Amino acid sequence: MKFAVIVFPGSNCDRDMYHAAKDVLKADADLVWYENSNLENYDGVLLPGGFSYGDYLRSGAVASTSNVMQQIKAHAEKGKPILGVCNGFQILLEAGLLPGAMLRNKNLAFMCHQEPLVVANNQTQFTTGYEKGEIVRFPIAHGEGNYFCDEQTLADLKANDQIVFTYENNPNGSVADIAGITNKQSNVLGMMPHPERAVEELLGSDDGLRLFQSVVKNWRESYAVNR
Ligand SMILES: NC(=O)CC[C@H](N)C(=O)O
Repeated sequence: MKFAVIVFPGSNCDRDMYHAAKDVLKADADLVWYENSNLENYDGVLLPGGFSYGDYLRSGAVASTSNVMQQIKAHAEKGKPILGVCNGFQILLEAGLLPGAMLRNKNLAFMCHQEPLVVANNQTQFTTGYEKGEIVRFPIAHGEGNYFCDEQTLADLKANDQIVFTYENNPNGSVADIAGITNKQSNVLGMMPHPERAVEELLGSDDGLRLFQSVVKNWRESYAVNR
């Protein structure tokens, strides 16, 4: 399985994502500069965190209009796994691949620390390696992680089991404690906490590794079955 880690001007978690995929998970992975990207030969797309275009207008807004997003949308429609972390999640929201929007954290401060999360749905290709209701520890590092959506959208997210991670102690004011959601087809996951920064005990937690392992395991199984 081969991953593309998309790099925008201002991405700053791209190396962490690449390290998690390549060195720890031992999958094939490339850092792919957004401008000269051809994603045809990639099975999965990883949108890393950072401050793409300096968070100009709104975080993720400028990157979401870039040409590479058309290819990412096509991948999403084909059912390929797309993971957006932090700024990657913000870009997916701005691109309309996921519903809702991000507001500034309720305390208006940038927060950077480890948070306990609840695995709310372990039936996605990203989370089969976890138990439902399991508490996992991932770092957060954001100023705009206060997830917001209207009541109808929230009802839809709940009805379709699209809420994948929730915060145990909601640090940023997110609606329904939401830390991560998928699209309806559950092949696009956006989350504010950083699984790629929790892949080795040395980093304070290795709870994030199972997320990447789940993607590879499920991809291999479906690839083997579909061949
Ligand atoms: N680590 C990140 O991706 C930061 C996300 C974003 N630009 C924010 O501060 O809200």
